[in-house]
Amino acid sequence: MSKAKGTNRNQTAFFKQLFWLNHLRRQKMEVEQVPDKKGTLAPSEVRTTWALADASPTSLKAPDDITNVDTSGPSTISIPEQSPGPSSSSGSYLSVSHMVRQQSDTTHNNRRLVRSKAVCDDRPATSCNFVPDQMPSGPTQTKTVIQTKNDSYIQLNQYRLMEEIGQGSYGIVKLAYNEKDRNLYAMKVLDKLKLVKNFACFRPPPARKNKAPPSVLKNPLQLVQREIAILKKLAHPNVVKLVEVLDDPEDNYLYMVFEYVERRSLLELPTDNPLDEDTAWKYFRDTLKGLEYLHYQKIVHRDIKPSNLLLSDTGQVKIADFGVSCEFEGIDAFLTGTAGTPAFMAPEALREDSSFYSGRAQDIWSLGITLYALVFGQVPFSDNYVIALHKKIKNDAVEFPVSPIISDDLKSLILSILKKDPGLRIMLTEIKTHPWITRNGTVPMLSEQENCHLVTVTEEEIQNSVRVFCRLDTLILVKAMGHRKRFGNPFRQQPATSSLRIRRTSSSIKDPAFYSAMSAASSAVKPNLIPDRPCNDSDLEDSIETMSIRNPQD
Ligand SMILES: Nc1ncnc2c1ncn2[C@@H]1O[C@H](COP(=O)(O)OP(=O)(O)OP(=O)(O)O)[C@@H](O)[C@H]1O
Repeated sequence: MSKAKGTNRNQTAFFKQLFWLNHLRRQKMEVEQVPDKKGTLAPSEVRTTWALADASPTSLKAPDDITNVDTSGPSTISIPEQSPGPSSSSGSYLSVSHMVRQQSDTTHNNRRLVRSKAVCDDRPATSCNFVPDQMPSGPTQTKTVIQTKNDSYIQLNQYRLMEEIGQGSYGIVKLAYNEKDRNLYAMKVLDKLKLVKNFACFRPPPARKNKAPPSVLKNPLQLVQREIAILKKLAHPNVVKLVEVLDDPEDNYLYMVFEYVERRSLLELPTDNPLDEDTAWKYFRDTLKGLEYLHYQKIVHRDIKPSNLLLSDTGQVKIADFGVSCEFEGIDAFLTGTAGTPAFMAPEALREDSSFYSGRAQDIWSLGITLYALVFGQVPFSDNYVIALHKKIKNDAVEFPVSPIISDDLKSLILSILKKDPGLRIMLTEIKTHPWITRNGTVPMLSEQENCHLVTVTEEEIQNSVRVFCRLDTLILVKAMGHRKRFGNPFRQQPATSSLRIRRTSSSIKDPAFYSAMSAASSAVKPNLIPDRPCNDSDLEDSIETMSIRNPQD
């Protein structure tokens, strides 16, 4: 019996190997070698001088909470000085916190003090919606940035800059208040000159015989442009949304405006307070959905880790930071070189022979390290020296700390993800059906179809649909049908014992019962509407606005 099981396992492994190999052969080999931007990380001492005290999560929710207004808010945009820092080349010394690329160690304290005059000045008497729920379908590209200063804040076009909320390798992230829609956004401020200057620190590796051809290194500015191009395509509840890019050729800075994800990073590593298994389960499922969507959109993230998973106020995880991501053609990205965070890199990415490895399998490995880190508060492989770390990742077995105690199902999932051989590693579709993920089949995940085929409606499509359906009742009916993915009349009253005859008599959309059911079902129909009259433009706009197509996961 166990022999049969073993043979079975070997066969599966063989077919997986074959699967990856086949792809390697079939694909047009697209070499993607990205300089390890982590190599430019400033040492932690430099970074901590930039650390800003943080606010408690509750203080981030609403402007009404802002009681202490400090008018000494930021008056200049300050970008941290970044030294080239330790490179990830052989033997360089890295602190453990660099290995897992900590965010600056910001502790919750007095961010609310710096927060804002900017908001309060503009605060309407009643409400101020901080959750950008009406995102445009794609980010706006703005070529002119008008900067104005007043006593308490800097303003860039409609955005009032507030306190710093994070730091990345290439710039800082500031909270920004949009006076047009009165929402908060996270604005990544990048110094273009510094990006290009830092590029001088990168040296392309020398060409080696019989090895994968060295690719053209992209400079950091190009990497940012690629990040923008990738983000433009994405619209998923578990992926952070890029709303606008301010890139004035006259301005030394480039600004990327993202939806503001209130609770920010899921976890900072290492921590003595990891997540309990239930919470990790919820967040991990969200991350899986986001990653499935990315792979479906032919994007490998390459830097999945807890600090790149942001947590919204509603407890939804959003994948962020596409700085080293890349798009691929065909069914997988075939990568060489290292990019991403050392402790999260897959063993195959660390091979010395520069051979190609699968981008999807790399993301899955990082997902496994992330899952481990969520429940244990630390990564399974760590070392102060890059070479030693690489060795551990490649050779050491995964060990589980004595505490906290985790379930056997979770252990089995972690072990199947952290298989050194990418051919034996569990695949995303298999993770989705793993007993720990589905709680033994009782909580299945959405199918790829449901998760990835999200309905997106462009302005143009809305306009066109308005022209096609000139009657309000027809429009509403068709929209409702589309929403339910059924052709039947969703507003028809169906008694439990409905016969064909009853159905026929109530099938007319002019049936008064239809309208009463409809108005109960949807607030889109104004009470004083006369449904039978041809509708005018404003009726249609109202109905579309309030009946916006919802994401099935919301
Ligand atoms: N949309 C957002 N909403 C809220 N906070 C954010 C948002 N984007 C980034 N942050 C905060 O800013 C920090 C820095 O983000 P950023 O993406 O610039 O860099 P990073 O992921 O830390 O590093 P790197 O760019 O070096 O990979 C994040 O860790 C997070 O705390």
